[in-house]
Amino acid sequence: MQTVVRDAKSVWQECLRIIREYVPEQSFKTWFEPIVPARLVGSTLTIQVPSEFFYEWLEENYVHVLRRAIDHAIGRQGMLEYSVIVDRGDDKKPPMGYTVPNQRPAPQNSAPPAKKASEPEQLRNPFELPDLDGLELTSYLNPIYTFENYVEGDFNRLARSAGQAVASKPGVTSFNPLMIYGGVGLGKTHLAQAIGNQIKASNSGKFVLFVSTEKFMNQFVMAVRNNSIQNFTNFYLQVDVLILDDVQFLAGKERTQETFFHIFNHLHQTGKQIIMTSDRPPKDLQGLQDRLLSRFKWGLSADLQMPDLESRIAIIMKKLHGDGVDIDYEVIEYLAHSIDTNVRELEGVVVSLIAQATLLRREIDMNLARQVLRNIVQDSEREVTIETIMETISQHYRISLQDMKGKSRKKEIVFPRQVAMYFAKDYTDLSLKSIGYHFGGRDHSTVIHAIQTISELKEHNAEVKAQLQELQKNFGKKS
Ligand SMILES: Nc1ncnc2c1ncn2[C@@H]1O[C@H](COP(=O)(O)OP(=O)(O)OP(=O)(O)O)[C@@H](O)[C@H]1O
Repeated sequence: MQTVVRDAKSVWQECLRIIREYVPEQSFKTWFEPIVPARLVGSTLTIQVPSEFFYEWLEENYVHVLRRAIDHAIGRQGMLEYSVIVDRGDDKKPPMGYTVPNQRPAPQNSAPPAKKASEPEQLRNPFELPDLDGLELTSYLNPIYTFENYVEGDFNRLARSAGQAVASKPGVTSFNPLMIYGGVGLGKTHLAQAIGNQIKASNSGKFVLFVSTEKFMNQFVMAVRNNSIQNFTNFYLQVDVLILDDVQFLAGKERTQETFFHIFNHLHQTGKQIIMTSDRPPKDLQGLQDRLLSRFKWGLSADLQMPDLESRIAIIMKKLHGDGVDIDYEVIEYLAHSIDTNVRELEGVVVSLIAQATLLRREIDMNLARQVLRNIVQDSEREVTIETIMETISQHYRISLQDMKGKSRKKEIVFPRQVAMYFAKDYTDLSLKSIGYHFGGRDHSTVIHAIQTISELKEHNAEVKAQLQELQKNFGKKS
């Protein structure tokens, strides 16, 4: 097919022309511009890529595009070879890979990025990102979260045991990545931190990094702004154990996901441990790219449930014990029966109870416990409670509270009900389940649907947006 004698450069130019049609601008810049055409021998084009990782990335993500480009520029007999510039300075030719589409690259056995594990301080903020809040990147771990003070029960047994396995053999078990998921305040962060702390305690040389997804995203945005994405990525590639908290926030953030995917692959392939937390299981993580989700499933996903009564009792006792306080079992049982939202609230009540007893110089007994629980309800009423929201919204739309909680599916009832659910989610800490409960025992998926419906209307319907803004004035600033 090729009658004209051509050189590597012109063939590669032709390839790039095709590739450009299929690949977003940014990816093109990142992954194709650095490639140097090395030689063309017969129908085989050799391209030089900056690293083995780079080669793997191309193989994994752009194999079809490359095949198409080669078909076009050389013909179906065309072959592509890579020449990898490795740190040692010599060339390495991995086997032709693009003829095996979707093949997962073999674990990398060439030198991973240079890192001296025994000198974690050298790893601090190697990229000059202004968003580090003066914190050392190595110390996002909070030593108060340990396995010792993490109560085990049926509600968290799998996650806790998997966490312990990972903590004793990071990167070695098949729980990589380990995904811990569950509702608000159920102990995801505590468990993820406990794993990190234990690894740190037994492997002081390991670079364990706990970072919230929000922080990760902010750092990424800064890196984009400062033109230092490579530094940002390089920094994360040095981590031995990466703990990313609340990955659901990656939803819809395409570029951050792309970079995280890159980091994830590299860490995973080099036997580094990845731990993530999320407020929902991977299958429900909408807005995350399929290729990320499929990788999340490589390891283990373990959920945390609402603790059962016995576990709530154990958590209260642990908390009291930690604070050196001893109270009647009757009171503990009463508290465990009264609070069934999440562990954070349970702890909050215990803390208030101890504080009250100290302030009033009183014994902790049933009376004080009742009083504290009442006060907590009153306190929160001064803020925004689900009741105030439901009342305000029903008055505004002139429907009764019974209708708000009732079964009617009439539009004039459903809409205010959905608005109230939307504000309840926004202004209270209640779980979706509890919100559903207050609206006549509805399912949490109904609440999600309501929130989504109203959020979408807010985006696209100016009238609804104005109504929501008006209503919001009743609730003031969010706490
Ligand atoms: N099993 C447990 N034993 C003892 N304390 C726990 C347990 N689970 C959670 N806690 C405590 O409850 C509080 C809330 O836990 P944590 O912050 O880990 O929840 P979370 O699931 O990460 O919440 P969010 O979804 O809001 O991020 C923390 O103070 C934590 O120490």
